[in-house]
Amino acid sequence: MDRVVVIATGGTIASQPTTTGLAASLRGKSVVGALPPTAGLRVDVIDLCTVDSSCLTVRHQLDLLEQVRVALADPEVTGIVVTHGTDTLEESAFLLDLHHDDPRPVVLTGSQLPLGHEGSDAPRNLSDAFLVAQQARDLGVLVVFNGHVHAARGTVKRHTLDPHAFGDPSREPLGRILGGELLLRPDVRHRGPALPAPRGEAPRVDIVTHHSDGDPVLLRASVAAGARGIVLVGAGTGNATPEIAQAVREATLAGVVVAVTSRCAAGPVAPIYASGGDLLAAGAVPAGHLRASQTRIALLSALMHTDSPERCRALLPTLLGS
Ligand SMILES: NC(=O)C[C@H](N)C(=O)O
Repeated sequence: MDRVVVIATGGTIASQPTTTGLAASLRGKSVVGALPPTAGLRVDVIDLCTVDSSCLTVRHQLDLLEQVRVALADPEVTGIVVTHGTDTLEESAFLLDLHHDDPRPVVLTGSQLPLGHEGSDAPRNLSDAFLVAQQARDLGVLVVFNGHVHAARGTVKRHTLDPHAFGDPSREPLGRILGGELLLRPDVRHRGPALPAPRGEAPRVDIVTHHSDGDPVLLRASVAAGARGIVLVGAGTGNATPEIAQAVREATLAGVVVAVTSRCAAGPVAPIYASGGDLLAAGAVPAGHLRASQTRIALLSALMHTDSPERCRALLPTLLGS
């Protein structure tokens, strides 16, 4: 018999109406109980938290990582399903993926409409997630949503409301679920790095976005607030002003690791303009194809892996895939 462990964290899939809007309130058993039992499948449910994912903290995410590690320590477990709010799902998924070293999958899913709401996408997403948790192997951490299977790396929430909410703006999905069948692209394999379980307190890692007329005030404020890492969201190919490049240089000299990504929806950081090259010359690490939310997770993971800014900077390209 297959055995899937569900780790419930909240999100719309666990939400009910309140006077000010939807709020996560259902426990994992009620979420999973919305599906009819599947023959030959045992489901165990762990309630990690019941929050809207916009309110998730790094502590929740590290607890999730630990729960996954504990669940996978049981060889009888076939796979894991994490029910999660969509707002920050891409962050938790990538944190898990950067530490995942097991052929069995961890599948994150959620919904855009609550369970019980007319036309809710929750039942389908959940049953698809179970199917993938039972069948996928060597694919790392996956996001299953609206009939599509996505690699955690690179996948972001692309639409605030549409049920087709997730995708990698630079890559095709790994596969689809059609008529209850998992159809994967041939030759897809998880090749990400697997960091050891992080220890200790998570450092502060901020995201600062550049825009026209932008100045280095927020970047310097982040350093002053004690950030050990900063994700600079540059314009276009990863560009900003000479004043910001100067602030990046100062931050780097102060031992803060800066990574630079782009405000654009898709495409890599590419230092083809001096306004981007200056940032790299000042010490910033280019984030490849990753967007700000996952660049921050890579930076956070690297900083939890080593205390040394130099070693962190050397490790980052592997984690970023750049
Ligand atoms: N669709 C959702 O799950 C959105 C919700 N705000 C959450 O992230 O928890």
